[in-house]
Amino acid sequence: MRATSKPISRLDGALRAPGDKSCSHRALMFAGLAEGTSFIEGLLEGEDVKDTAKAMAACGADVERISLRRWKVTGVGAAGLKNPKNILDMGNSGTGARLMMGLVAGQKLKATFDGDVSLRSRPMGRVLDPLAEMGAKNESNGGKLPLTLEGAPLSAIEYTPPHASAQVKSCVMLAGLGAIGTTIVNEPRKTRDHTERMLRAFGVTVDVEEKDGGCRISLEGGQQLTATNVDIPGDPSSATFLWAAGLLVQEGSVSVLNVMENNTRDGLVHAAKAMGANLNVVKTGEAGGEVITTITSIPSSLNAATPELAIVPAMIDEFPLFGVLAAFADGDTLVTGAEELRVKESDRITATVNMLKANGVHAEERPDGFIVRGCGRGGVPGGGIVEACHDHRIAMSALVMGCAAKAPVSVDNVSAIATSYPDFFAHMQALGADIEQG
Ligand SMILES: O=C(O)C1=C[C@@H](OP(=O)(O)O)[C@@H](O)[C@H](O)C1
Ligand SMILES: C=C(OP(=O)(O)O)C(=O)O
Repeated sequence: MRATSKPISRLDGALRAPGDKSCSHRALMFAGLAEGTSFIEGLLEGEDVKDTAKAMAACGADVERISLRRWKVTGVGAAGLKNPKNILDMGNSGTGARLMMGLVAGQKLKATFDGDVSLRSRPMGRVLDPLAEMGAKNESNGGKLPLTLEGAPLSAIEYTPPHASAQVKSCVMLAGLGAIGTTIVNEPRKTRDHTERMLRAFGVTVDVEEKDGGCRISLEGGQQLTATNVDIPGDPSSATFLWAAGLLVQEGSVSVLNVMENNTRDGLVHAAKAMGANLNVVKTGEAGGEVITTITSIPSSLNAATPELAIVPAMIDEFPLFGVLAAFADGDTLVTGAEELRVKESDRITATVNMLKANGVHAEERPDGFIVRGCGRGGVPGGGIVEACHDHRIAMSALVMGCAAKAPVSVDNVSAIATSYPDFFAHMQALGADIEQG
């Protein structure tokens, strides 16, 4: 379905961020593996997470939705997960697919994985290679889905992922849970650490040594998870769309409540502040072992500023939206060190540049990033139709751009937004955005 976002002068209001997608996947997987019953509060009920819930149920966990965002999971414990009878369809989700592969290998299962046209185009060799080194077998379509993975008694490895990727790290750690010996992952640049934190909440000992912006994670095989209740904190990536829209319009104030503060996820807050964004972050409590904040944005004039290489992993999902902020800034912005964007739900370097160009903004691709010539506050022409390319973040970024451009911005197909932020339209409309679907 198509959607169009029309220019508006003000956005106002305070909204609660939806549950974090990364934490929601992990909560379902770890609860499904654990001994006992876990209650999960605030689960993100997006399509990606629902696909993980189905996959865990297919592997023997008892997964039940009790009420809105409240789920009960009774794990398999010592009995272990079982081979799924049918193909595990992971939909649009790289996280769901790659983390489930770690579980399947570590639990010595045999399973076939598939996904939608976007997921079928994404590289799986990055997880199949370390899993093969540990002893798992696979047959794949040239390193892509559909593929069949077969676990075996695994041996622990010490692994340095060639890409900064929390999915690869997590996959190796989850396989390591079922391996003989101590699995070690060395990360030259630290990526999101939700697996480390949440495994500890389920009673697993995970050692982390941080050094020079990177870290070394070690985990002994054979540890059992024990059920625990999990409170999912709000998603900082989803929250960015609301507060960024609040920065770009002329008037008002937007507050996003319940936003997880984690230094592996807050790159865009730093990048926007470096551009002169009037953003106020206030700590309000804790949930699921994470600090919770309220982020308030006030309309701001932005100046172009290149994000430092060190913060790229902490804003890896935010580059399409960062491209929109750069379009409204004064001056040219260069993004480098972000080659991972090429293998997300779409090639996000090409898709971001095309989104901007379709709306009259000068932008160019670089192998590992892009350049945007800023139009200044209120200067983005708009008027274009953006191809979402099965990518929720491209679709949402384009609709945020439409709120503050000179002419409406349309998106050809917004169905992917339901994978990560099913309440996006309701939330934007509650703030005063003029977005029409259909
Ligand atoms: O582990 C996770 O939950 C995620 C890791 C990141 O992917 P990569 O590991 O491919 O960088 C991120 O882009 C994705 O949205 C969620
Ligand atoms: C890259 C993303 O997700 P995934 O890799 O799980 O599909 C994302 O949500 O931006």
